[in-house]
Amino acid sequence: MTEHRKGRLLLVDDDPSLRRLMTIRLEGVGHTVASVESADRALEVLGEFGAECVITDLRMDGMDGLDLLQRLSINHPNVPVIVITAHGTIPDAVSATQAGALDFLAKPVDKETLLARVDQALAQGGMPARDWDSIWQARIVTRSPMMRERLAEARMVAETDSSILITGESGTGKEVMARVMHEASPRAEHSFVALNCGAMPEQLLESELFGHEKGAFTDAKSAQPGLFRSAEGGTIFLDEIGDMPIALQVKLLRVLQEREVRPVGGRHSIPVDVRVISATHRNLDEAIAEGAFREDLYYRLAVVSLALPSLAQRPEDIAPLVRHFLDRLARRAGQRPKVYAPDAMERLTAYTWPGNIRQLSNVVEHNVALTRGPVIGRAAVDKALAQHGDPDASTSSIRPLAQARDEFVHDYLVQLLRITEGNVARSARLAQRNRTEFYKLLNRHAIDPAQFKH
Ligand SMILES: Nc1ncnc2c1ncn2[C@@H]1O[C@H](COP(=O)(O)OP(=O)(O)OP(=O)(O)O)[C@@H](O)[C@H]1O
Repeated sequence: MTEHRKGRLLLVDDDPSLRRLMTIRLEGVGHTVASVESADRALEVLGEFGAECVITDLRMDGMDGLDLLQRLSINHPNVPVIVITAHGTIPDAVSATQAGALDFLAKPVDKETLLARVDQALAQGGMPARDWDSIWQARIVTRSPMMRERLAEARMVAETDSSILITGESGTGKEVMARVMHEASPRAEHSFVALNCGAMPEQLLESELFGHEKGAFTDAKSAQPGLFRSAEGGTIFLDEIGDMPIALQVKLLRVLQEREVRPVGGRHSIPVDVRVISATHRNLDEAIAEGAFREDLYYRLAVVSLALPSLAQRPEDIAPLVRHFLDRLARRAGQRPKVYAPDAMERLTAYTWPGNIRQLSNVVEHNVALTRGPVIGRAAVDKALAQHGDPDASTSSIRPLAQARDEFVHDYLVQLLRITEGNVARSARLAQRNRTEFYKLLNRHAIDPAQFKH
């Protein structure tokens, strides 16, 4: 028998005897099954249960299987859905497939077919939820639904070799996400090598990336393999890719196309097997329009793009992150964790965190270092914020143009979606943008239109 993956399956059917029978069959081969009687109930339990595949009847009282499919394709696009119906007609199959069903089964469902289709669906859905959860939870603290969505997307592609571009403001956790994806990939046994492409001059960057031969330039006393070759079999993380000099972008594009590098001063190219994850806080669309970033390289790097929300977009993460940093600092110092006074905590949670999680971590560290007692007060927070870049604390409320524009666009999109109750087509029309462009905008601002639906 071929090895099959055991998954967490959500079964939706209004016929209790069928649910019982299918549960027995699926549990019999090791899957964990939650079974519910309606589409509404399915939507309630799906996230909490951590379903990796949904198997649903098409005809049910209340919300039917098609409506459920539509809701799932918006809110949980990565969970594969298998549709079952007693009325296995062609039109049903067509509409179910159009609504995003991965597969379609007619009743009575044959046991072997059911198990085979579930195996296929799970194989498509990326790595098992439990392994994935333990990998990301070791590095990322979050309770934000937006972050959960990003993590679900990351899980789908972590195991592949696709190039990923992670976007998001500085300090939102782009590098952490890249590491998580590496650890969840078959490349985890090999190196994860990170380089900040904005931090060095062009020639140095080239030799860092691609290596150099002995004597290639004045300081080249010995040959160096470069980071691409050091990451052989693993992952290279190119941070601030938007700042890479244009001449080097051409060379990087060639490396990605040919899958080989030529060291500076070298005569031969050397094959490399490396997965590339890159990141930027810059708006690459603008950089492309300005001629500062090559469009062909962009498409190579952003086979999949992942937009991380800013901390201001997920204020529910502030308190758990604060506790996480307090615990971590206490562990390091071998002391009991300090706590924030209620008004100090209020100040932290109400603040907008332009420097995101890195700034939050700095502020907590500052507070812990300078507070003698077990409780950190409000005044200490104000002081730390003033020192760690608080635009409110320094009388000026002027933000950089790019930030102000971003905030405006974000608020504008939210307002549009409120008016149209999450209808993307209508919103795009009102904004006089085409749908693809509008979806891109929503993605960049990490806005989920489903949140505006009633
Ligand atoms: N969700 C999170 N939970 C716990 N720690 C986090 C989380 N996100 C980020 N951090 C921590 O915050 C700091 C900044 O994260 P990271 O370096 O990944 O951000 P970045 O987006 O890559 O920043 P930059 O764009 O400036 O390079 C790191 O110390 C990281 O460990």
